[in-house]
Amino acid sequence: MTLSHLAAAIPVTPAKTRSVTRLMRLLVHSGFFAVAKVNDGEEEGYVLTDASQLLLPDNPLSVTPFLMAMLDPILLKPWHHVSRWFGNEDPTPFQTAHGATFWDFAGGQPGLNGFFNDAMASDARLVTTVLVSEFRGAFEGMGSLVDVGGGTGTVAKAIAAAFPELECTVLDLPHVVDGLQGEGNLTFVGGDMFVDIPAADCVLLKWILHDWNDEECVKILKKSKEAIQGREGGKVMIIDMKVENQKADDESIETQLFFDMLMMILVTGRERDEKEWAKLFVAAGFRDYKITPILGLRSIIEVYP
Ligand SMILES: C[S@@+](CC[C@H](N)C(=O)[O-])C[C@H]1O[C@@H](n2cnc3c(N)ncnc32)[C@H](O)[C@@H]1O
Repeated sequence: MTLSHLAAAIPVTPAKTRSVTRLMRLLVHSGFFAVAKVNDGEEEGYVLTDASQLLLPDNPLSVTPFLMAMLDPILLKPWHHVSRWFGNEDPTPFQTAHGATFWDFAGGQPGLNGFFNDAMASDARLVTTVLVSEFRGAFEGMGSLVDVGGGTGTVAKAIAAAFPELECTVLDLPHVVDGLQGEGNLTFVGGDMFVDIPAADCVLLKWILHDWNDEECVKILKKSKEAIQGREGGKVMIIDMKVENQKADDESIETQLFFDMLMMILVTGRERDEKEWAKLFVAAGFRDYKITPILGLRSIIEVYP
């Protein structure tokens, strides 16, 4: 795409052409576009990079809903309240900005509930591609799975389709699963994971524990342990970040630190390193765990009672 193509796609007045060039200079520097020869090498233009491919709305693995959610004014407002929050007793800057926890506020705001669930679904599509291809072995021999905090069911639907013998349940808050219909081997249940998790051979916790502080995580893990109690080969499968303390490149460290801040700003959680994960498992009474890295910074952690 040359600058004239860009100008044809987006209305740009002649006076703003230089501003577009300045913007593109930044986007090239930050890796969202690259400069290359286009039109059979006759002109110089802009081409998409791996990062910008993931932002195309028609890319099935597009992460645009996640990005747009993080840039929504409701989620940006708490960042402006960090200094007030440092001096008060609120659990999160989100609470200082909006007067409620993230989950309670989302329950009363269909707009936020909708775009947040879409954001989660976009990440879930990305992770699911790995889960049902490279990680198939982890589900073999299992008769049932409950996806705790499974949102609108993107992960569970893909697992249910890939493993027709596996009975899959999505547990999430009533305002998230209201009106969602399961079919075949997929069921939706409204409830509270701190109160009860339906019994299953495998409890899946994807992007759940990083939302909560250590005490809350131990409660969720204990409820998960109850759910798999007495099941032959029963396990808890966590998909979350494992922070690397050393050897990570600068961009990975920056991403981890930003995700950790996001958890501090919106919810009571944090990103954890292996020692911090292990401490939670011991506190909840688990015997062993195995960590498998996926998609760069994420890991699948299988935890055994
Ligand atoms: C960060 S999202 C992750 C969604 C999904 N697992 C994924 O990765 O795409 C956290 C989910 O936990 C759910 N949740 C929060 N509190 C809950 C509770 N007490 N019981 C059940 N689900 C809860 C939220 O509604 C939300 O869908």
